[in-house]
Amino acid sequence: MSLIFPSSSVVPSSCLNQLKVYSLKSKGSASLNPCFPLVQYKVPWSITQDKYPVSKSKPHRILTSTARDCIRTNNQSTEEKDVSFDGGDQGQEEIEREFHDNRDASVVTYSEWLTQHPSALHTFEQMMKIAKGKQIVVFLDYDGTLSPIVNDPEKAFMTDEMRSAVHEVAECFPTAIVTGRSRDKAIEFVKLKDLCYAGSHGMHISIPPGFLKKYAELEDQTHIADEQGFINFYVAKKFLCKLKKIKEKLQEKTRGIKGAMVEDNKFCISVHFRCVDEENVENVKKIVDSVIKSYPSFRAGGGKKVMEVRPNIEWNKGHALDYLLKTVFGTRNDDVLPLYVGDDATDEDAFKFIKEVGRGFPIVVSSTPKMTDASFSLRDTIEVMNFLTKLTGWRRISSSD
Ligand SMILES: O=P(O)(O)OC[C@H]1O[C@H](O[C@H]2O[C@H](CO)[C@@H](O)[C@H](O)[C@H]2O)[C@H](O)[C@@H](O)[C@@H]1O
Repeated sequence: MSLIFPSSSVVPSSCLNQLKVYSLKSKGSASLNPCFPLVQYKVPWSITQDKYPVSKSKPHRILTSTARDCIRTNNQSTEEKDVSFDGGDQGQEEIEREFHDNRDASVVTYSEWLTQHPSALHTFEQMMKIAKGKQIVVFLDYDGTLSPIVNDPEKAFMTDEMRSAVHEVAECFPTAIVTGRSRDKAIEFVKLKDLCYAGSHGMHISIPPGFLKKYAELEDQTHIADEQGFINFYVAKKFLCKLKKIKEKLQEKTRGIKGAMVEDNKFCISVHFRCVDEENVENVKKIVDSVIKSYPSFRAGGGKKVMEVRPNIEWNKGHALDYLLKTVFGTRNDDVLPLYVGDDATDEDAFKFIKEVGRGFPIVVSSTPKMTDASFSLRDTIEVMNFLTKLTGWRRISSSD
């Protein structure tokens, strides 16, 4: 039996922990037949049914996919069986470690991947050649980009060095933080007022009034700043009431699961399972699925050891970039180059947007090969900081030319 993975199902390997196979008809070994070559990273995988191995191959191709919704067998049936990749609840780090331990001639190594997604530090000069005489607009994701991933989301602090690098960037370029966190939480962590914030995956956009004078050509200048000093744009206010109910249900149902944590991001809710025992991770996911079943106007998506519930509207980080460029940073000008740095699945929407615009610099933060729409890469938050510092240095030199 072969499993067909439609190309639309391909997402970064960070989603592996959600991998589930639908409609496995028999227990025989499944020969995987990926129809999208880019998903083929050779790493160990196995399929299990009711915890018993159905097929195991080490090393073999691992298929990166949001398989929950879209992996189908040939007959396109969607009936779900209790079958999952053994990567299912395996830690991302673990998978990545195995990935590195299983290199052979056909393994996509980090250095091979780098040829497709060159380091933004190493290609800096070429990038800046393109940018010369143009206006770079900087968009920065928060978790995993400005602050390292840690177990406790409340403690994902950025360093003072990073803060000062971001501050300097914001002095040189129009800058926005684009994050899944609530706008307020993002401000609390970043502690900078001279930039825009797009919180809740872009559903709450805050602009310092100074920006409107500096960059925008908004017809409507009558907006009033909030208590934090920002002018706000909301796209999902009408969902707040239901989100509150969903949050309460999620809190109540996950209360008994050690390590599970529900985070209120105002226009979306994160259910964290980074600290949940492996055998309970599936329960957390099932709880999220069962709660949103009663709320068809909401959907759940995945990130790094997190399930995120959000309104089922067509709005993502890419739309936030579009909005900011149109209303604040003046995208009507072809000389505006969006530069986006991010590490997670939701950042892919921003990368896609930049690709569609056809100009700019989508930069993924990753220390391992992964599927991405980004054109450039940085290894980790340290490299992000070095890149930002380089960027401001370049700007200062080039404007004194
Ligand atoms: O868009 P982002 O700024 O990248 O936010 C995405 C989610 O990031 C946070 O969760 C992630 O970071 C945590 C702290 O390092 C980590 O514990 C968690 O496992 C990660 O998924 C944040 O807590 C979520 O609410 C954001 O949606």
